[in-house]
Amino acid sequence: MEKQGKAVSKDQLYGILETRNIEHVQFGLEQRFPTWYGSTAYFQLSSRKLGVRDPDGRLSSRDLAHVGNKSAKIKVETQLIQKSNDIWLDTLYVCEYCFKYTDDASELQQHVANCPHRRKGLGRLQYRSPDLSIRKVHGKQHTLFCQCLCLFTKLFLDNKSMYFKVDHYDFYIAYEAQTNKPMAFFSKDLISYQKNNLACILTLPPYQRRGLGTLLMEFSYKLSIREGLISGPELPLSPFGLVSYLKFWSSLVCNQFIKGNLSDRGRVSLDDISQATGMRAGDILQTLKSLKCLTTRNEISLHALRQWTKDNKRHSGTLINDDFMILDD
Ligand SMILES: CC(=O)SCCNC(=O)CCNC(=O)[C@H](O)C(C)(C)COP(=O)(O)OP(=O)(O)OC[C@H]1O[C@@H](n2cnc3c(N)ncnc32)[C@H](O)[C@@H]1OP(=O)(O)O
Repeated sequence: MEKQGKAVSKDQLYGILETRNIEHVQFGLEQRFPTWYGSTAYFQLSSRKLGVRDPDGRLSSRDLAHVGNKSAKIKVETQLIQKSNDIWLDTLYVCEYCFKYTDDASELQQHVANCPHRRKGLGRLQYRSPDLSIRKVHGKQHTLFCQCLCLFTKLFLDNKSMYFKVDHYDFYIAYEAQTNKPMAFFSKDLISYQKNNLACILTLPPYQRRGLGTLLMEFSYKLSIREGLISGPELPLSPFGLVSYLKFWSSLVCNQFIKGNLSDRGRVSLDDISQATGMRAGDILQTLKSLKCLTTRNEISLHALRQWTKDNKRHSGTLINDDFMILDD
């Protein structure tokens, strides 16, 4: 499996590419799906071969290995998949436990059988429900794992540009309880001047639209509220980030007005809403606009909030159960 070396060029650090350059990801032995965005960061730019130089300066690339296609199991939003003739690699083989990668199918097979991450997830347990656990992994301590996770994320997030400098980030990873497979994660910048509660979030394609993104967003607010912060995610949000956050923020706001601390108030200020939800003023305003609940006299129409709750029953409750929280520090 490829290892990330320390001697990487600035171009490779950013990895931005207009079009997709890897066609598919073979994720573990079972899952295969198309990428959404391109990334140069997996490659040596001069040869377009997989791999960066290892710390001793040795190249760790291999010739492209093609294997028989398994039918794609995952349906991804097709509008996101740009058509491109400039494919550098047909299939990137990625370990679904540790995110190490190769262009050789047999190498992945050998690796998965022995991957040490199969038995136990990294980091400290923060949350454990019958279905999933959330573990906190320090970028500084588990550098290679976090770098590989960030490289993988770039294939599904256009404006992502942090892969190698993971020292100042914590990664909160949601693992499936039965299989111990990572399903989703968010990163948190430990020296965020804006005091963001989340830097980047990804639900791995096979696990999307099951509520995991919402669950992690809720968890990130639990953490920032516990720190006494009014907070929110790093901006700008991606299109999917925006649609998911607006759903989540709408449920936070509606719940507070309908059955929470704001339900018996005649007048509320933005600050009151911030205190009740843990949300920043800008995010609250954006949410109120998207809920179309502001009247011309700048009053909030409770009718509009009740209607939203009725139309979005699936989003009216909380997903994190406080009894399952195991926060350490
Ligand atoms: C600060 C930042 O990091 S911004 C970057 C955000 N990350 C990305 O864009 C990476 C790629 N995208 C993803 O990983 C995922 O789409 C995420 C993390 C944004 C959402 O994760 P998911 O686990 O799929 O979210 P979840 O299942 O909780 O969906 C919540 C709601 O968001 C909306 N939503 C999420 N994905 C979609 C989609 N593909 N199409 C339309 N609506 C969507 C829906 O309203 C959904 O609720 P519903 O399923 O009841 O209709």
